[in-house]
Amino acid sequence: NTSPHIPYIKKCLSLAEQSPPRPTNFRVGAVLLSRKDNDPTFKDDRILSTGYTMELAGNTHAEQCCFANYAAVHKVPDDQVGEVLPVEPGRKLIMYVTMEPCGKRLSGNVPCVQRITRTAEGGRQGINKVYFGVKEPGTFVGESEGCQMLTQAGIEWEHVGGLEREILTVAFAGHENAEKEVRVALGEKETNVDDI
Ligand SMILES: Nc1nc(=O)c(N)c(NC[C@H](O)[C@H](O)[C@H](O)COP(=O)(O)O)[nH]1
Ligand SMILES: [Zn+2]
Repeated sequence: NTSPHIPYIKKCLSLAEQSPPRPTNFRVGAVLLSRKDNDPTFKDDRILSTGYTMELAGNTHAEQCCFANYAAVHKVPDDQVGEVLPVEPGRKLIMYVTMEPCGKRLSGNVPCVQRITRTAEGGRQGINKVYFGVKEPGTFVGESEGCQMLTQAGIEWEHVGGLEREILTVAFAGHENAEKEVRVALGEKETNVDDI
């Protein structure tokens, strides 16, 4: 009996596989949906948008594309996506991502945690919870802060285990020594430096 979140993480993984491999980021997939409260089988879920890394022009992240795609359909600029996300009593906005949303980006672009928290501005419900399949590996920003930043913003998050190897293999595909980076990321705690 697998967790009911697994099919959504798998959907995000198939999105991530469409991302062009690059050594300078991770290939990630994201799904935004509306979920009815107290609906344990998720049968009333409504998919609102999807996105994957570099789906849209420029150095774009999966979560960023997911929001931008929704904003485009509703004819508002990306930074006003919060205005057009549905606010429905008895339903919550949920995001699934293969990887923990970024709290910092080497490029200096707006991190996805900030894009997520902004959806709750102006007294709107915004994103209620984020589910992800792996924590961000230390490759670019060291110890990831996405989760703490979500907590600080009052947004729940949960790691859905079970697909780490698949998610990391896709994420690292464009990197120089991808297999080694996956092994390190999987065993991050046990692997000591001189093994890398
Ligand atoms: N959650 C997440 N979704 C993505 O689509 C993606 N590419 C990353 N990647 C996180 C990583 O920390 C950044 O990719 C590097 O920090 C480089 O920063 P840029 O991507 O160039 O802004 N993380
Ligand atoms: Zn990001």
